[in-house]
Amino acid sequence: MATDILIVDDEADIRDLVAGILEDEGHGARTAKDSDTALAAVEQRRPQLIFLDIWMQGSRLDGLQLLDVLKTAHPEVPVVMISGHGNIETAVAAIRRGAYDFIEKPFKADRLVLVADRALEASRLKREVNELRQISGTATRLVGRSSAVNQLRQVIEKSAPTNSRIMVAGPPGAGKELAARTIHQLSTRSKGPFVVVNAASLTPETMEPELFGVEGDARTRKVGALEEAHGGTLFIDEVADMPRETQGKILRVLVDQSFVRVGGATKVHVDVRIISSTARDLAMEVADGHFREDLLHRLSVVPIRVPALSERREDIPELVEHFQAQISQATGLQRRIVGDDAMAVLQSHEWPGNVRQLRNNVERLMILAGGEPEAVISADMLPPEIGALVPTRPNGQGGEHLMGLPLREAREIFEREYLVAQINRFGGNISRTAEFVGMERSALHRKLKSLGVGA
Ligand SMILES: Nc1ncnc2c1ncn2[C@@H]1O[C@H](COP(=O)(O)OP(=O)(O)OP(=O)(O)O)[C@@H](O)[C@H]1O
Repeated sequence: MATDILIVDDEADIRDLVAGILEDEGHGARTAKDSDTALAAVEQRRPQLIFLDIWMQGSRLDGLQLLDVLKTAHPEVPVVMISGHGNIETAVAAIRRGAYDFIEKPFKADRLVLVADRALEASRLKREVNELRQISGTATRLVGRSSAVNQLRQVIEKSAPTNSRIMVAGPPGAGKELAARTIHQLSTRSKGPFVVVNAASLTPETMEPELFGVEGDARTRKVGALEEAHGGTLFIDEVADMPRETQGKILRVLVDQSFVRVGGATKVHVDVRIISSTARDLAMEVADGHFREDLLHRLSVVPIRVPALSERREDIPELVEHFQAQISQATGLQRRIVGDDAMAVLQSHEWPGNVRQLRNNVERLMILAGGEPEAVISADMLPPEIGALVPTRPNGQGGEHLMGLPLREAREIFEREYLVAQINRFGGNISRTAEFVGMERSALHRKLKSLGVGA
């Protein structure tokens, strides 16, 4: 994807010169001769960088006034001023008003290219920092060595470099967004933005302004997620929650890569790869008439499934380590040793909230372990609901994971989950657990040992 750079100058020679130099470097360049044409060009599509002449003859707004308008409406787009010989002071004033840098006429091609590259790099870094802030605490590394995660990794690696639209399915908190981010990072668009829209958190009224943006004056104008994602990836989380009317509009975007802002009339062309996610069965949503079948086909060119944490329990110790390192770095909390008993409970729990729930529990355990340098996390520090078989099941019934297993194996798993749940219920107190389940304390110990639960 070529970068989109706008050059605003009243002199045709300068416009062509700057555009030519930038195009030779592989950038895309558009030009405008005055403030109104420039604003129209920005309206049509937001560029990634603007070169702006300070003095423009026959322009409604001069360079500095236009800079103010641009910085109010699109503060994230870097602006480099083109200054005539002798108005360095104005150029410096422009920097104080938000310009990124300036070049002085007559300029050398090298200097122009250098400034453009620096401005683009600075804005990319700024965007990355913002993204990292937004997702602070989320990893961008897919942890796990289970065959389920290895398979996922393979599909991601194969599909990332293509431009295909991808549908990531999987239960809540299992890592769908992380999978989408990984795809973006491994794609040719990795230098472009990764923009997230969560359809579940938006109402039908807020959804379209969020996606398509709003046409208006400098105060009411809003850049939508599609435009924001130009040159990069748009991740639509919980796509099944998108109202049917918006589904039709998105379908049109997919067909001709353009859309119209809310309250606007002109078409905005964008180059965006769409990755969507769903925790629901979309085929069912289609059958129920909630989701358009044609849209599903177009969004799901490559379907990817992220497994539930309970399908890859062997990854839990590594995930716990990974989250401890991450949390410790972000908060300064000390890393802890997780005792075998606690790890056994963590590995046998169902985790309806999947990896996110595990991460939250690791954080909680690190806090609870307190300031003791030697503190080891033991099973009795786990919250009562961890390990409890029945109440944590989303449908309140449980036991589905035992279906299809031979009786002996199912009984063993069930006993382990049941006993761990009871131990947790009694805060790790073995005597009270033994009393409750009707066993001698020593018999319970032996039983737990035979089930591989350290107690
Ligand atoms: N394999 C993994 N390795 C490391 N971290 C992971 C992994 N899977 C998930 N996570 C972390 O777990 C948390 C939840 O993941 P994510 O937000 O990607 O899930 P999701 O399926 O998109 O959730 P939701 O259904 O709520 O949208 C994040 O902090 C993410 O970084």
